[in-house]
Amino acid sequence: MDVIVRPTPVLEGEIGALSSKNYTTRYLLVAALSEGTSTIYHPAHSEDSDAIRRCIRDLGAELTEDEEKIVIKGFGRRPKDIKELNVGNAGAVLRFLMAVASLCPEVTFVNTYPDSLGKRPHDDLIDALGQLGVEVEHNEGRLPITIRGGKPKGGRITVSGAVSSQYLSALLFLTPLLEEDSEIIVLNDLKSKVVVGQTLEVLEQAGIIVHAADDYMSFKVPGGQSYEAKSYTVQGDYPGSAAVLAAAAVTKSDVKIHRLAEHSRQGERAIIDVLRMMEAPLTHENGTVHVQGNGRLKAVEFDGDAATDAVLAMVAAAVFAEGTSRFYNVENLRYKECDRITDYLAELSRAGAKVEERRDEIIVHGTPEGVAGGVTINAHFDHRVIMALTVVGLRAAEPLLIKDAHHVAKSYPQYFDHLRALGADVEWVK
Ligand SMILES: O=C(O)C1=C[C@@H](OP(=O)(O)O)[C@@H](O)[C@H](O)C1
Ligand SMILES: C=C(OP(=O)(O)O)C(=O)O
Repeated sequence: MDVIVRPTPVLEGEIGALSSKNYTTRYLLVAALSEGTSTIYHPAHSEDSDAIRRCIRDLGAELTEDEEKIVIKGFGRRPKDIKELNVGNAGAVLRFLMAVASLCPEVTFVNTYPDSLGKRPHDDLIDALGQLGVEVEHNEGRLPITIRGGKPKGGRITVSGAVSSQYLSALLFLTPLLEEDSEIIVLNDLKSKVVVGQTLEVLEQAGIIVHAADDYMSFKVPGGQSYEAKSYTVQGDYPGSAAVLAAAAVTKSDVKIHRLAEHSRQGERAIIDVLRMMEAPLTHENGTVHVQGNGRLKAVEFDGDAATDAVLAMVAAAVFAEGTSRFYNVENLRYKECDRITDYLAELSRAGAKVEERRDEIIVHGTPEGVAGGVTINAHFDHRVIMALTVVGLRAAEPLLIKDAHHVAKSYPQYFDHLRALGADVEWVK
C-alpha cells in the first residue's frame, strides 16, 4: 500500500500518544521470563509488538488479551523446546530473544525480511553468547541464525556497544537467570546508552538486581534470580510522537498530544527540547505537549545518539528551518531498518531538501520557502523514513507518493489516521 501526502498548511486537534514500543517489548519479555502471571496495561499494538507476542507464545507463555491489557503466564527459565522463531522485522525482539533462546536446545531465527532485518549485523551479540558457551550458527553475523544453548554459563562477558545497545540489553535480561554470577564489560563505546536505562528500569520493576556502573560500561549481575510476576502500565511513545510533533512544528498548527510523561526515561523526549531550541512555540504540562506552530523554525545542532529513534523526525523539521542544522554522533542510524543516513537522505534529496551526509552526521541546509516534492519516495522498509517523509510532504509544493507506506505498521499503524484526525491531507492508495 502506498500513501499520497498532499501539501497541508494547517494542523489542528488532539490525539493520545501511541503506547511505547520499547516498554511494550520489555514488559512482555520480563512477564514471559517470570513463572507467575503478569498483567500489562495499554501495550502497543503494532507489527513489532505482534512479533514478540507470537514468539513468547511459541516459547511457552500463555497470553490472554482484551482491549486494555494482556495477561501473561510466563515460562520462567524453562522456555519450550521449539525449533523456529519468526521475529518479523523487529530488531530489539530478535536480539533479546537470541539471548533467551540460549536456554533452549536449538532454535532457528528465520529471515523473513531479507532486505531490512536480514541485512542488520548481530556479530557482537553472537560473540558474547559464544562466551557463555552457546553455539551460534549464522550467515556472516546475519539471519538466519541458529542458537544451540541449553545451559549457558555466566562469568566474565565482554560485549561491544559500538553498533547497538540491544546486545547489552539482551545479556542483561538473560544473565539474572543463569546459575553463576555474571560480570558484563562493555567494550569500545556504548551507542543508544539511554535505552539501557529503560532496560534497567524494567529489570528493577521485575524484581531483578543488577549493579550498574554509572557510565553503564560494566555490570555485576547476581545469578540464580527469578523474575517476579507484576502489573505494568506502558507509557506513551516518544519516537512515534516525535514525527507528529515535527509535523505540527512545520505547519501552522494547534495540536495537542496527550500521554507523554515529562519524566520519562525515553531519550526521544528530547524532541521537545530540540523543537524548543528551533523556537517552535510549545508547552509540555501534565503529560500533554501543545504545539502552536507558525511554521517558522531556526536551525539546530544536536547529539542524535541521545534520541536515536527521533532523529529522522528532527531532521524533517530542520528541512524547513532557517540556517544549517547538524545532527552528529549518529553513525548507528546506518544499522537500522535501512541505512538511515544514506537511504534517508537520498529520499529527502529526491523530495527537494538540501542535505549532506558524513559517516556519522546529517547536515541539513534549511529551506524555509519549502521543497518541490512531486516525486515518488522509496520507504526502504523503514517506518521512521515513512513518518519523516510524510512530515516533509506536508510542506512540499507538490504531493509526495510514499511507496509501501504500510511498513509504518512496524511501530505506528495508526500514524496516518492520527495525522488525518489533525487535518493532514494523506490518503492510502493501492
Ligand atoms: O533496546 C531497544 O528496544 C531499542 C534500542 C535502540 O536500538 P540501538 O541500540 O540499536 O540504537 C532503538 O533504536 C530501537 O528502536 C529500540
Ligand atoms: C530501530 C528500530 O527498531 P528495532 O531496532 O527494534 O528494529 C526503531 O524502532 O526505529
